[in-house]
Order: sequence, then structure tokens, then C-alpha cells
Amino acid sequence: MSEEPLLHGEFGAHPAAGGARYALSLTRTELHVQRLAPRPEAEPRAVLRLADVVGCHTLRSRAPALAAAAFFAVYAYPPRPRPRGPRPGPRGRQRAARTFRVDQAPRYEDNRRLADKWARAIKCLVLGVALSADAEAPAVLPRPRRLLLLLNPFGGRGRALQWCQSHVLPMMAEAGISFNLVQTERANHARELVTGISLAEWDGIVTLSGDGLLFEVVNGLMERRDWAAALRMPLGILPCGSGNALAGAVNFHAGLPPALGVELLQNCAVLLCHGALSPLDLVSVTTASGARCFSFLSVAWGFVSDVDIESEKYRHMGAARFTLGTAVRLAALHTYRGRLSYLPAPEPPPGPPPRRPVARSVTAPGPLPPPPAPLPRAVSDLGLCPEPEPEAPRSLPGTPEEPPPGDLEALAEAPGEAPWPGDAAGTPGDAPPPGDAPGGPVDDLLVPLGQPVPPSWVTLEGDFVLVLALYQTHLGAELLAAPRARFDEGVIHLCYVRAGVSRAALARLLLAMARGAPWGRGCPQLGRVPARAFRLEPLTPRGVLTVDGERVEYGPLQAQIHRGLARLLTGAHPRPPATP
Ligand SMILES: Nc1ncnc2c1ncn2[C@@H]1O[C@H](COP(=O)(O)OP(=O)(O)OP(=O)(O)O)[C@@H](O)[C@H]1O
Repeated sequence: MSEEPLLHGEFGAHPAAGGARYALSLTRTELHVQRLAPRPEAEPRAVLRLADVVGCHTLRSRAPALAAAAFFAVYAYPPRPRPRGPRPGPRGRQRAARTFRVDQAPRYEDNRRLADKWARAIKCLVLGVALSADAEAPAVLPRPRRLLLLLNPFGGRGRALQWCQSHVLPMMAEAGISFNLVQTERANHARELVTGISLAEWDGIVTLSGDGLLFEVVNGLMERRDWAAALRMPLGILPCGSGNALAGAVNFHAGLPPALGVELLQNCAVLLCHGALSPLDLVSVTTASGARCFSFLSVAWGFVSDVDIESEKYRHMGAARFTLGTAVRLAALHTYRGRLSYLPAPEPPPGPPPRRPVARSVTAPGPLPPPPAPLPRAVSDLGLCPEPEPEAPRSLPGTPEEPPPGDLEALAEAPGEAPWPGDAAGTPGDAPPPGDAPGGPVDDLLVPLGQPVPPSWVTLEGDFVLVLALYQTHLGAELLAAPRARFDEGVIHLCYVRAGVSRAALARLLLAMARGAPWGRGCPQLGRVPARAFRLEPLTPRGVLTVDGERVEYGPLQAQIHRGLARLLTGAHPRPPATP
């Protein structure tokens, strides 16, 4: 064991399976489980990484023979070993739950106290809440979170609901997260919904679809009169669409290997249970008609937006639609005449993106708000019931490693009330910052589209194959286009490819991106510049412009970045230091 254990104890197992006993050691990052009896040599020491743990519950047996014992169950989703072979396949995560019996004291109350201590310590470490150095002092946990889940049943290959039921909801129950799940019924439904919700009722809004549904949520929140307070609402994304770039970025920043499909969804769901937040840059984009929208991902013109929109007809293929769309577009390569102007930003520092200390996702301490008002097509309409509040005893679903139903029941926990570190940054309900206009922050770097750009800007004119403004690492779940991007660095990564590039050179560039390899070396037509703002003026009369993969009106547009305007549930947090 490389780290000092915070807690060490000897416990029985549940079910009792031949009187097995285990020595448990809890460090800041791992739970070590060593069988003591019978035959300790028969079972190698198991190590559960807390990064794979989503929750821990205290339980009590209904059996009179076990009346003095208390129990704690640990729920983890470690990655499956990657299948061997020349082409390693996807691995995904496998649920692993272990229940331990605390039975050394003759009195139930004393065993319960010890079980509570272990459960609290594990939960604190999973949630990034500071523990006392010896883990002896009772840690005060924040109150359970309430999330609004918005699911597009037609996103990607139409599997969002099925994936949510089988992979997301069970994990949330184990993490002690309450939720209300709403299926969207049409485009813009999510946008309308979030313009009307009461912010105080939710600790986060999470979309289950592609990037498009989160785009709706961001813009719905921006339409509110209290937009600045609304943007303090933690936002999360669980990838169930065909374009899952932001989820790819969340996965990357957590240090996880590239993933697609269910594997990416499971990774993001585990991270969501951990609850850590990062500030998220938003880019305000103004089009020729004066319409303004807010973007968290990209503005694209030419090759990238053409592929995005044209490949809609292959949406039944999921993410593979982009590969086919790319091949088709490469065969008929177009160029577009236009003018690209930008305000340069200082070059970001080299090297991998540093992990920032992150805030927690949950609202400030205080009494629980009233239960959320019922929402249309909410989870109860679907026969899925939100988890009861943790105060209510409940039986847990049975699995081979778990107590059989009816044997153990969950115990009431003291309601959490600790503040979440970093929540002072703002909670839903804050007043908008003074000086900000209704309808979003002022674009202080931009002059009206009809006027020339300021003299400090750089202008390029010519024929382009593509222009892409990206502010995340990923352009698709596995397309690592800007490895140095961070969620809140306040930089637009502008990238353009001028006419004259060969099909082979463009294909090489895209392939390198897909492999996560460095790209663009030896391609003189490629330009990459960090910017704070840009203006794009297409001179070719027809074409496609997209913002976050959604088509917008074709014509001149301009944009500027607003640093850390929103908050994203990223889940990855450094292990908290012990308080002295
Ligand atoms: N119930 C619904 N019926 C039809 N469209 C919907 C519904 N709910 C959301 N939408 C719209 O579906 C679009 C696609 O959503 P999203 O990007 O999240 O998923 P996706 O599968 O990755 O799709 P795409 O790749 O086309 O962007 C969004 O523009 C959203 O407005």
C-alpha cells in the first residue's frame, strides 16, 4: 500500500459465506480488502479505487440473529479488463458491490457507529469532501443532490432511455442522488422547460442525448431574466447522442482512456456521481440578423459543418455517421471564399492541460427545498420511481454480492448539511453581476457586424476548405482536435485549412485527430491561432454554418468568449487534503 491508511478494521462479510472475515484499509484513493479467514491465501487482496466507487450505504439486518450487527455496502464500477487481441475492443465498466458486517461490539449502537464512520469516510473521499487527518472526527456530508435529467429519446441511435434505465439510474440510486427524468417531446422542448423551472429546486441539470440538447439547455437558461443566477446551475452531460464531443472532453480531462458508446456513458455517469464542478467558458455568437446564441463547443464552416449536417441522413449509424460523411465529403472537396478576422489571445502554456482544483456541485447548506413540482413526462410516467429520500429506510436491489432482498434494510442517515467547498463561487439564486444587461453578458470585444473590426484584430481573406472555432479538446467523442484546450481558459482555438490542401493531406489530418496523435505537421495550408474573439464573413453565397453542431443562419457572424460563465459537472477532482 503506497499511502497511509486512514482507517483500518476487521469485518465479516454479507452474506456470511462460510464465516469469511476481512481486513479493510481505507486510504485517500483506495479501499484494500484482504481475506483473513478462512484460508487467506485462497483470495488475493482486492483493491477498489475510490475513483470507481459511486456510493456507500449503511444497512441493518432484519434477521433476529444479526440484530446486534451493522452493515455497510460499497458500490463500485471498475473498468473491465480490456479484451485481448490485435484490435482491443471496448471494455466498459462492471458493477462490483461488497457488503461488510460490523459485529465486534456486543451492542448494535456501537457497531452502527463504526459502520457509519466507514460509510461517511468513503462518501467524503468519493465526493472530495475534506476529512480530518485521522478520519475520526465525524465528517459532515452535504445534503443529497437533486438532478433534473432531460432525455431525448431520439438522440443518437434512439437508445437513450434504455441506456439510462440500465446504466444511469441504478448508479444514481447507489450514489444517493435523487432525480426527476423528463423525456423531451420535440426540438426546443428542453429549452422551453429550463426557462420556466424554479432554480432552487435543483442541484443540477443533466442532459442525456448528444451535444445538441445541452445547447438547448444553455440557451434556455440564457433566455431567463435571471440568466446570471441560472448559469450557476451545475450542468452535466451523459452521452447518448451521435455527436458527444463535450462528453469526450470530460472523459479526457478525467484522465480516462478514449471511449465511445456505453463505455463513455458509464465513465461520465461515474464522474457525475462524484459531483465535482469546473467553470465552463461560453462563447456568445451573433449572426447577421442580430440573433445571439451561446455556445460551449464550436463554430464551424466548410468541411466540418458540411459533414455534420449532411451526415444527418446516416444518423441510424451513431458516431460512425461522421466517418461515412467525411469519406463522402473528401471525395467531393469544396472550397469557400471568405474573410476571417480574429483578436489574438496569448499562446496557452505547452504541455497537457493541468488539472484544476474544482468546486463541488451541490447547493449551499440549509433546509431542503420543497419537493420539485411534477414535470411533463416525468420518470413516474415511465414506471421508474425516483429514489426515496435517504431518511426513508429502503431495501437494496439484490445481486450475488449483495444481501438478498428483505434481509438488510438501508438506515436513516443524519441529513447532510456541510457546505460544498467552492460553492461560495455562486449558487442558484445569486443576483446577476452588476453591469450585466438582460439577455446575457455584454460582448465588450465586438463592434457591430456592419463596422470594420478594430485595428488590433488580424484579418485573412481567401479560399478555405474549413474554418473551425473550437473551445473544447474534442470535436467528437474520439476526435481530439485541441488537446491543450481547457474548460475555462478563456481561449477560442481557431483553426482553418486554406484551399490547395490535397485530399490525402486532409484525410491524414483527420485520421491523426481521430487517433489522438499530434496533427497538422507538414500541412502548410493549416493555420491554428488562439483567439478571444473572431468574425467570419463568408463571401461564397451558399454554405453551412453550425454552432455546437446545430445549423444557424448562413452569413457573417462574430463571436467572443466569456470565461467561466457556466459550471460543468466534470467529476474529476484532486483528492482533498486532510484538515489538520
Ligand atoms: N423528442 C424530440 N424529438 C425530436 N427532436 C428532438 C427531441 N428532443 C430533442 N430534439 C432535438 O434533437 C436534436 C439532436 O440532439 P442531440 O445533438 O442532443 O443528439 P444527437 O443524436 O447527437 O443529434 P445530432 O448529432 O443530430 O446533433 C437537437 O437539436 C434537439 O433540439
